[in-house]
Amino acid sequence: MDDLTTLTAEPPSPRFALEQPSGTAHGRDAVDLEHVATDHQPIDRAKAITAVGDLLTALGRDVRGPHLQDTPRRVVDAYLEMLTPREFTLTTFGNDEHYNELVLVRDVPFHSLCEHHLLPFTGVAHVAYLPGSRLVGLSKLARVVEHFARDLQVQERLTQQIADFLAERLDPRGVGVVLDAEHECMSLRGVGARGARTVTSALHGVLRDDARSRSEFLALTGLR
Ligand SMILES: Nc1nc2c(ncn2[C@@H]2O[C@H](COP(=O)(O)OP(=O)(O)OP(=O)(O)O)[C@@H](O)[C@H]2O)c(=O)[nH]1
Ligand SMILES: [Zn+2]
Repeated sequence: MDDLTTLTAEPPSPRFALEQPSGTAHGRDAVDLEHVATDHQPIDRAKAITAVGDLLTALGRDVRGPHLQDTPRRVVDAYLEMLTPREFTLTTFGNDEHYNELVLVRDVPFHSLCEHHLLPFTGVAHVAYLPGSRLVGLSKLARVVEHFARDLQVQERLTQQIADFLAERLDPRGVGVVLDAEHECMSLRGVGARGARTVTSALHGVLRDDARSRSEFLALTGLR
């Protein structure tokens, strides 16, 4: 493993652009940095603004009023903000002390947009891993959640993407992810089930295969 690496990705880049060695001498295999970028298709903001104006007109609204006239731009910029993942650096450290118990970051707030109605679903994520040779910076677990949440999503896929990413990038002995969320499409409209929570989980490695580890993880998330 490279001793110390730097950020290299420039758009358009693959979603997870691997770093290149910087040549910076660091002396030991202590810190590993990986630039995590996005690979979305090109965005036509002007076309999107026109389309939102057309939508409002088709819905019978007069878009010339003082409040509505700039609404198409606001809507597009709001969606772009909610749908554009923030790039970040995945920082890992050598697990020199051989810590081998669960690391769990609980109650990470997140919001995403449901792919069916473009309405928000919001809740908390519980993200855990059993370290192998690397430890990850704790904030990076929350950044991974946010990264995948800033997309049109279904909760099941979002849960799996977070777990798969961590399993692949950290080479841990296990990964566990639980999302607990309320879908506005189920509460603001439709069935009107205000307060109903949807809980999803994705497990890898020991947390999936070993009953005791799985129970410990689920108990710490409040699920068992
Ligand atoms: N599995 C899954 N379903 C979701 C998610 N977000 C929204 N849905 C559901 O997607 C379904 C879409 O069903 P449709 O019958 O096409 O939509 P609809 O007519 O608006 O349905 P109602 O919400 O029941 O009024 C609904 O049951 C939503 O509750 C999600 O993250 N995962
Ligand atoms: Zn929905």
